[in-house]
Amino acid sequence: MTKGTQADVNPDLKKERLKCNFNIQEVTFIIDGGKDKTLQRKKIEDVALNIAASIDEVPEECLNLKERYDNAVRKSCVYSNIVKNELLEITGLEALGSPGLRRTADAFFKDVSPFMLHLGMFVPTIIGQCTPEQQAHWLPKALEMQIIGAYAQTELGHGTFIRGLETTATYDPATEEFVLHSPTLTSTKWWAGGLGNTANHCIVVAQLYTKGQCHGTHPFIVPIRDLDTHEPFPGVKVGDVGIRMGFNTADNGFLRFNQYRIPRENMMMKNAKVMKDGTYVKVARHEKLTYGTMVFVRVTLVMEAAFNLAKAATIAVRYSAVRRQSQPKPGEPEPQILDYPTQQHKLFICIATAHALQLTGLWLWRTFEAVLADMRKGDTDSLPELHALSSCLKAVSTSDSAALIEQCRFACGGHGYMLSSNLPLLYSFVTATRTYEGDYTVLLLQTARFLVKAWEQAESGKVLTPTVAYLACAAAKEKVVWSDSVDGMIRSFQAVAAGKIAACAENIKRLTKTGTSLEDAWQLSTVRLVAASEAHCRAMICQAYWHEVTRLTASCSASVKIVMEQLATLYLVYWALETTGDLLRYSTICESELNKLQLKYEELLALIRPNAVGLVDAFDFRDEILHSTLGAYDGRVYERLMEEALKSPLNETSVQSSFHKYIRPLAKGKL
Ligand SMILES: CCCCCCCC/C=C\CCCC(=O)SCCNC(=O)CCNC(=O)[C@H](O)C(C)(C)COP(=O)(O)OP(=O)(O)OC[C@H]1O[C@@H](n2cnc3c(N)ncnc32)[C@H](O)[C@@H]1OP(=O)(O)O
Ligand SMILES: Cc1cc2nc3c(=O)[nH]c(=O)nc-3n(C[C@H](O)[C@H](O)[C@H](O)COP(=O)(O)OP(=O)(O)OC[C@H]3O[C@@H](n4cnc5c(N)ncnc54)[C@H](O)[C@@H]3O)c2cc1C
Repeated sequence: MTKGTQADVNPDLKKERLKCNFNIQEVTFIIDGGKDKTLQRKKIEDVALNIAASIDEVPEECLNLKERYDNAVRKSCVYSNIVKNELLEITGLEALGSPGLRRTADAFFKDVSPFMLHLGMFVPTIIGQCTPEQQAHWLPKALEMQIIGAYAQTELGHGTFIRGLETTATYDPATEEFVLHSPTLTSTKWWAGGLGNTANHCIVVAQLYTKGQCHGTHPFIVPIRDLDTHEPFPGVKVGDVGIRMGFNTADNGFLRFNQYRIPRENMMMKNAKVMKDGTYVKVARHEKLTYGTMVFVRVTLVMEAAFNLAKAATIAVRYSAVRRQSQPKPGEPEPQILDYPTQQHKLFICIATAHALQLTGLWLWRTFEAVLADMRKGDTDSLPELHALSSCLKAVSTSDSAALIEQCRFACGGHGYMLSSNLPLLYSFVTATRTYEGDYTVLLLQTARFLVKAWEQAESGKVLTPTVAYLACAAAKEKVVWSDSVDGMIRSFQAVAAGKIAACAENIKRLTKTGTSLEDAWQLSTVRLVAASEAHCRAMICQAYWHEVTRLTASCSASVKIVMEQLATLYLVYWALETTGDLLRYSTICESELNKLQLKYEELLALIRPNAVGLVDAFDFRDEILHSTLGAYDGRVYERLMEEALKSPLNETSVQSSFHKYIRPLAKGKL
């Protein structure tokens, strides 16, 4: 944060900070994943943010599309040099995935860097899909930025259904090359970030043909532009996909091939190989290991959802402490809008959800690393559970984050609609995460496949994997008695999930018994399967969040433990109240207990209220990262709104030329 002098800080915010009754830094350490992580992040910020402070001469939003792109490339090059020459020295290669890097990138780009997919997917795919020899060839070039890459999987005709991709890579043993081809309009690669004008290399996912046989989709590294002239190579047609809701500096591109040849060695051969004579050799022990980059990105997106929501919550809570509106008690001053329980209802769930997703995201990351370690030893048994976990957590976290960021904008009234609040840009960026890297519904249905199988195992008394172990109680017909203790609520959420999964399995069984095919029975059950998957995911987040809070606050000060537990309890009670219909159906909760729960919720809002500003301060966002007139640390909201308004190109002259060209002639009847 940029603290300035105390005298500059809005007096209401100053009072809020005095009210805070816990040690903010302790909470920051928990959110970052430990004190060492916080210190490293701050070190990275100190290096990068000095430069970022003066990187934009004109506000990004005042530039036209082409200028914005050029400016984003300029800044990406400056930023890459900082990463390469200074930041990687602080942490080594692991800095690529560090929160410090993610945060400092936001100081440079209000929208998105056209290099984001280079580090976000191109480099991870080289690491995940190449043999050690291929990595030795490609990785140094990519890290040194001698080559810039994109990840082109999605096509105009298919994004979700990867097996339906149409781009072909046909092996020619005579020249030991693959021939890439786009046989139809719908086979055009579409959407890849950085592809339109920036990248000179691209990972292309294509149907592999050798010896006349198709072996399904495989990834290839494809040079698409000359490294010196940047002209596309003959046989390659590449360009920008057009203006988007957000991501307009991300350079999302299209790509077509006309019988374009690449060397055999450019097939990424960790999981499957094509030998010189064209023989296809499967190396991987699991069919879906070529989908590995997607699993990796889905895992990282859970913390990405938390990070963006934390930014929005910081903006909206600080603004709500500064903003005063209405007069509920005659003769008394207008209250801070943060004092309205309805405002607290809108905002405290945002803080709690940011915590829930961050702590669940850290737990998921550790699970991912454990599965990777197993796979290095050749054991892929835990992959289906990781796929099910990462799919539903990606879906629910991105969806919750987008919805709650929009709620933060609503909470800021008219000023939230200003671009300078940064809430509109944040929303347009985050709402895309619900779609990319696997659409919400599609991913929940992937988890549902796992859940229905797990239910069948539970029914037949088999041992279940940890995240679905709770199904055993439901299969044994154990009744869950409602209790508003934390454990009681978690058990009830699990009972809801189990009840919904069981109902899906029963429905599928009923339909197939009466002659419906399994595929049709599945389709006819998908509305409830999505709901079952959501319920499972919510129960899992509640359990992981509470477990992590208990674990991480065990050695904290009492006041930190209290406030962290209040937030986690608020999250559980909020979701119990949001899903009362389900609880009435699948637990023993009754009307009087629901009333008690509502009171508990309102009490929690009041308990959290004095610490609200302290809690968002604990996210520790510096102003250079928040980019918000409403959310700056000093709360000088009105001054900043005015300063930004004066920067508008429409305020450069007191009279616009359009007045003389159109309005005056119209008024004089001369148009
Ligand atoms: C640091 C900064 C953070 C930001 C990071 C960068 C941000 C970048 C910004 C933008 C990036 C955007 C990039 C993209 O969008 S790239 C394109 C992503 N595309 C997708 O995600 C497509 C989604 N579709 C799929 O994943 C699949 O097609 C599918 C829906 C899973 C279906 O696949 P398929 O038809 O092959 O499989 P089936 O449904 O028949 O299932 C068969 C069995 O396979 C199992 N399965 C499927 N996927 C996986 C997997 N990944 N891992 C393990 N197992 C998998 C599935 O469960 C089935 O198993 P079963 O036992 O039930 O038979
Ligand atoms: C900003 C952005 C950046 C992107 N970057 C990249 C990138 O760098 N590289 C890349 O390769 N791709 C990228 N993508 C593409 C992205 O991965 C796909 O858009 C995404 O996977 C969804 O696929 P789709 O567009 O084909 O949607 P569709 O699958 O056509 O979805 C349309 C609707 O159909 C529904 N639907 C589809 N299949 C099913 C089913 N089986 N059952 C039930 N409902 C179904 C969906 O739920 C959705 O409601 C990007 C997309 C965006 C928006």
